Amino acid sequence: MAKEAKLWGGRFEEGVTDAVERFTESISFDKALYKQDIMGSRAHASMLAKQGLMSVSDRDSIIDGLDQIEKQIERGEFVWRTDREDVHMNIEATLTDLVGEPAKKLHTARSRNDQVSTDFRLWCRDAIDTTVSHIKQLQVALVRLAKKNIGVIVPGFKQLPKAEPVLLQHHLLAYVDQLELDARRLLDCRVRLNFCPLGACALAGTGLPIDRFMTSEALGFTAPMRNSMDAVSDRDFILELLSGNAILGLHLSWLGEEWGLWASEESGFNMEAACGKSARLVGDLVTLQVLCKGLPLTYNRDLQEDKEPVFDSVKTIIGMLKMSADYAKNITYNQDKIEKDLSSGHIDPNSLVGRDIVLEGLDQIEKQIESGEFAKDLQTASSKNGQVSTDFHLWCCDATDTIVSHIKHLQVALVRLARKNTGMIVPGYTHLQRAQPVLLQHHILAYVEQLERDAERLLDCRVRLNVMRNSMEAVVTDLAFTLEFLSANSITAIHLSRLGEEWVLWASEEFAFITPSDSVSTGSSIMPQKKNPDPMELVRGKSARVVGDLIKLQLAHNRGIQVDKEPVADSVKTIIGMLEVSAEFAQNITYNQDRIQKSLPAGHLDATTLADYLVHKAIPFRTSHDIVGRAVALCVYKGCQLRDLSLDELRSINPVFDDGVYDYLGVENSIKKFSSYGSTGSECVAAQLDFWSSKLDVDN
Ligand SMILES: N/C(=N\CCC[C@H](N)C(=O)O)N[C@@H](CC(=O)O)C(=O)O
Repeated sequence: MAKEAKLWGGRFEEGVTDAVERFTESISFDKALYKQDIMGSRAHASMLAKQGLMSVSDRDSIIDGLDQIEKQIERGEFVWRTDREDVHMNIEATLTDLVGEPAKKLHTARSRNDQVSTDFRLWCRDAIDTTVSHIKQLQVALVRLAKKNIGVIVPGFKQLPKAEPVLLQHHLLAYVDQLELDARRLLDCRVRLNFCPLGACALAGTGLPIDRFMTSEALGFTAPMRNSMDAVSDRDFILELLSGNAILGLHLSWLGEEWGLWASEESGFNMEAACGKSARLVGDLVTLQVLCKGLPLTYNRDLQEDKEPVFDSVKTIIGMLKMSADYAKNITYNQDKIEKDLSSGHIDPNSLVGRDIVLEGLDQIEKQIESGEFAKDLQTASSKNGQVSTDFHLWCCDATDTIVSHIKHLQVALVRLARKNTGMIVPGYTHLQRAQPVLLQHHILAYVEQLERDAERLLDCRVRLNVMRNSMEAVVTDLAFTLEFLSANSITAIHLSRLGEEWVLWASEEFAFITPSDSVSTGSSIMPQKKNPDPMELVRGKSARVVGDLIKLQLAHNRGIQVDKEPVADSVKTIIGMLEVSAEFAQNITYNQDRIQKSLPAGHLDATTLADYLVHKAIPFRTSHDIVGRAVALCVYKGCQLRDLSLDELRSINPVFDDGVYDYLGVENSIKKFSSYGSTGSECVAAQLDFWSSKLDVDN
């Protein structure tokens, strides 16, 4: 097949080499997102038409074309092309082949950066719903298994030696409770991920009059994301989903381990495979943690690597849940063998009060699981019984509160830093290349958003810490809690490592965008001139340690619970130190306005605004992109900026240009245009700043 021009045409003279094409493609795996991509495009086209950015007939052609593409894909007739790189460009380019000109308008006020994040959130939301429904099926299977085994007493094991007699029903219900908390963990992640990035565009938002609330609602999101830079950077939802799956996988591996040990000879199931697969889930989580650590804001191509670990994790966990439910439905407890066994090991079955009493209410529990009431009951049980007051639980509750208060302290320091720098424009980067101008305040507030999710995550985790209904579960829940707690710390640490990366970079002579004061800098023992941003390098470095603490605990899960204390204490101490020093840094850096100002002309930051100008002139976005690409190529040739091109030069590229174009050129003009919700224009940012100042009570 002949190579076609890439969608970014304009300023490029040659195509990529075959090796680069093979290495950078993602179509081989991200085609799994086709449904979500098409849903997003339908919603986007409908919104563009409602806002007058395309005609109703263009919208209808687009939606018709998308319907045809969806059918072709589902019939296996769609031709996926590696030279079209990914699912987004494959679908858009095929749509153009199918319906022509109208398709060129679909990418108006959208980039692949907000598109991929929207698609993947939709995919993960479905994945969570499917996983939770499989969790319920397993819970129901376990309750039914419990109902089949009235009065059976089994030895309760603590590590391996037998400890006390327990009703088998009690034993099985411990797993049902664990699974309930696993489901809640995933559902909390669902709440946090259900915000819509679409319309955040590449990073700065847009000046085109889009309605982000309309697309958000059409796609079933709670609201559009508040800060466009955060919208295209954020992958917390993936880290959280993978960590939820890893904890759930751990529980299933315990169940598998137990059934493997207790297995009857005639069983044809392979629960060992379920145990082994839990290691994959930990591996998938670690991949994402390594991927995200130290990434600068906003979109970086590294993020393309987030898909396969998530696909693997979700497929694995669903397989494990199904296998466990099948097992539960087909298992028989051999009462004779168990009774004989009870007579050894110095445990007295008669000491079990109520040996003949059936655990009441199993029918009710089954119904509650199916209706979702079970979780509420779990909540009530916790408040009725009071908090579980083991020392470690109380210590962890305190630690959570302390970390949350340090998060707030850093948020306040960042909001104050933003307030000190009203009106300052900085380059916004994607792929660490200059992309669009943004207000520094907007940029800083992206970190405040991340930290807010961090605090919420910790508080959700704290709620689970207080839930304990079943005594057998109580002794193992510590571990699930600590894993969740350390996962939450790891996500915060990854955020801080991103902030650290940025400040270290910006403090370098090459950037010189910030000057840290002496009070937060260190020197060199040999080079007298040096002033190093060590504290933030260490923040970046220590994030690895917080992730390491989590891994230690994940690996230690079979060795008894005692091993959790040291990694937890280390994680808490490290994260508090990181938060503290980041807040100090925020209070002791100066943004170098002159240096930043001088750097702004480089990189054609106003190019997207110019493309939007052409959209206002009714030129389809894809054509506008190409025209601006050619204007940029001319600037590169002449060594000038877009605003230095004369009207004649611009008209030589396309006659549509008029004098009004100069209102769109230059970073100051460009910034003023970014006025849609969540964008970097001054009114949008002022609204964000007011929101945070009042939420964090910054004036007091
Ligand atoms: N290359 C890029 N985004 C690719 C996102 C899709 C990618 N296949 C992925 O899965 O992450 N970003 C461009 C914007 C764009 O291509 O829309 C940029 O920021 O310069």
